[in-house]
Amino acid sequence: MNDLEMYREQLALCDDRIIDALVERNSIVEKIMAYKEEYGMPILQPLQEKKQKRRLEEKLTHNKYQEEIYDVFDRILKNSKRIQARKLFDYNIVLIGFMGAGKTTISDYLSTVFDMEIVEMDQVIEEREEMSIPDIFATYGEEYFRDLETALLEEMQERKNMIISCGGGTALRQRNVEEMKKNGRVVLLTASPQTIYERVKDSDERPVLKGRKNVEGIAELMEQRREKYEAAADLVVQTDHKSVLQVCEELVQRLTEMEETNV
Ligand SMILES: Nc1ncnc2c1ncn2[C@@H]1O[C@H](COP(=O)(O)OP(=O)(O)OP(=O)(O)O)[C@@H](O)[C@H]1O
Ligand SMILES: O=C(O)C1=C[C@@H](O)[C@@H](O)[C@H](O)C1
Ligand SMILES: [Mg+2]
Repeated sequence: MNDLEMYREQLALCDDRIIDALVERNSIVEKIMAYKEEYGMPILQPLQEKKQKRRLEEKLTHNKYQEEIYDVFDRILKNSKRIQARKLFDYNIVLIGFMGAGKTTISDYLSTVFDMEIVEMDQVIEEREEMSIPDIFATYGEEYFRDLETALLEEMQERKNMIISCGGGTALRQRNVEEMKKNGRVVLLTASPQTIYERVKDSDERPVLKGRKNVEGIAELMEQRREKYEAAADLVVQTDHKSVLQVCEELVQRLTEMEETNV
C-alpha cells in the first residue's frame, strides 16, 4: 500500500468515527428530551445552548480549523433542533390572533429554537401577488385576499412541522379554520387591548387599525372577533406581561401535554 492509499484509508476510518459520534450524540439528544419529559422540565433551555457554545469556543481557541469546525457544529446544532422538533410536533403549528398579539415574534423564536420553517402568510401572499396587502384589498377586495389565504392553507396540508403565522383575520373565515385543523394545531395568542395598543402604537403597517388605533377602537374590534378566534383555537396562550421565552415555553409545554392526552 502506498502512502496515498494509506491516507485514504485513515480518512475513511475518521469518517466512521464521526458517523458513530453523531449517532451517539443524536441518541443522547433523545435521552435528554425523554428525561425532561419524565421530570416535567422545561423543553426550552436557552442558557444551556449558550453554555455549550462557550465550551466549544474555549475548546477551539487557537485551533487552526476553528472556523471550519464552528461551521460543522452549527449544522450539528441545527440537526439536533430538528430531531427535537420532529419528535415533538408531528404537525404544523398554526398561530392565530389579533394584530400585535405576537404571532410573528413567537414564530421567529420557535423557528430559531427548533429550526422549523415559517410561513408568514401575509408575507407569502404579498410576494406571490407582488402587491402589498392594502393594495390587494383596494384592487381586488377582501374576498379575493381571503381566497388566497384559503389556498395557501390548503397547500400547507402537504407539509408538516411548519410554523404558520396567520394574518390577523385568517381565522375569521370558517373554511380557513377547517383547513388549518386538518394537519395543524391552532394556537390563539391573546393580549389585552391596552397591551396591543402599546405594541402597535408606533407602527403604520396595519391598515385594519387605521382610524381606530386607540385602546377603545382595538377593544371594540377585538370583541367583534373574539368568538371566532376562540372557536378556532385548540389552545389559548395569554401573552400580557410575559416575555417571548415565557410565551414559547408555555406554548410548547401545553402543545406537548395536549398530544400526550390525545394518545
Ligand atoms: N410577549 C411579548 N412581550 C413584549 N412585546 C412583544 C411580545 N410579543 C410581541 N411583542 C411585540 O409586539 C409587537 C407586535 O408583535 P408581532 O408583530 O409579533 O405581532 P403579530 O401578531 O404578528 O401582529 P400582526 O397580526 O399585525 O402581524 C412587536 O413589536 C413585538 O416585538
Ligand atoms: O386583522 C386583519 O383582518 C388583517 C391583518 C393582517 O395580518 C392582514 O392579513 C390583513 O391586513 C388583514
Ligand atoms: Mg405578524
